[in-house]
Amino acid sequence: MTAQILDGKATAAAIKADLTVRVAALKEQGITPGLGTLLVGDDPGSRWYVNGKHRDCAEVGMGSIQRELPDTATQEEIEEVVRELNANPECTGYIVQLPLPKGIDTNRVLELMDPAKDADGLHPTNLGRLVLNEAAPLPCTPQGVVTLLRRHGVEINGAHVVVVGRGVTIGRPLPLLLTRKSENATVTQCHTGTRDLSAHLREADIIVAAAGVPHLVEPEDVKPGAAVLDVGVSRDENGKIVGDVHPGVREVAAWVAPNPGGVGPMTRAQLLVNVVEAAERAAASAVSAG
Ligand SMILES: Nc1nc(=O)c2c([nH]1)NC[C@@H]1CN(c3ccc(C(=O)N[C@@H](CCC(=O)O)C(=O)O)cc3)C=[N+]21
Repeated sequence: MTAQILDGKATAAAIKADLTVRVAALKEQGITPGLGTLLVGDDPGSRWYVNGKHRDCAEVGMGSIQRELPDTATQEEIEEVVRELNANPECTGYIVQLPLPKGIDTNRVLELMDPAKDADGLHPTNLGRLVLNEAAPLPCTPQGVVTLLRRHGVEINGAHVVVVGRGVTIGRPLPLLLTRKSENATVTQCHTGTRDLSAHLREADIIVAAAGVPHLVEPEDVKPGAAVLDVGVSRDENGKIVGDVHPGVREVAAWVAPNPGGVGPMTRAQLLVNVVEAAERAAASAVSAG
């Protein structure tokens, strides 16, 4: 038996179709959600990603605001653009594309962002709200994982999820999402300090591999019938994406989120969701204050 595909491309398209309707409704109330991006330097991968964001915005009817600085930009110049985006009424949410050039204090830049405009859900205030179960923009890739599972009917409630990785964008926030009462999973977090990774993986109903180690998860690590989501991005000598999950896993698992075509498109869709939801929150509070 070959695993069924957790199809991130199709799911992201369905989310964007839903957002198109919500954006149109906001526009009727006189609000046009607009996504801003700040790209520092000219890394081709980062540029490709940022351009994709602006295409997504056009697709759902959102505005988009593009800011760029050379890789020689100073801390002060970057912070100046952040202040401008905070004040810009056309920009209702934005991201600072990471990584920033060497020598820049990234956390200082991110803390300067208006948390109400944080499209990534990674501002310290919003990560705090997640811990406190308060409404906030959610970290895009972790919430993309949850949505991808839900939309394919994979049972999260009561499942044992093994998350491999402890990075700030995925590994650290994902267990916070999965252990909310609304998801109700039991989570084991593994990382480079884990003694017997295979033993943990073999217990998992759901594996989320976000370590950035090519083919870290092998077929013999996977319980038959498990769901395996590949979030790792490494590149081979030809620049082709190599995920954290060995292709042979497809013969053991019941569900596989491939890479590309799995969680990546969900990350982009969630970015749009965050901007639209922030605009909807602002609209609702304007009505109740009105
Ligand atoms: N502030 C900030 N927020 C981010 O969310 C952020 C960031 N910085 N820096 C870089 C990473 C990377 N990232 C990706 C998202 C989607 C795809 C994606 O849609 N990938 C497609 C195509 C991949 C390909 O063919 O190259 C797929 O997986 O199918 C890829 C990469 C977001 N990041």
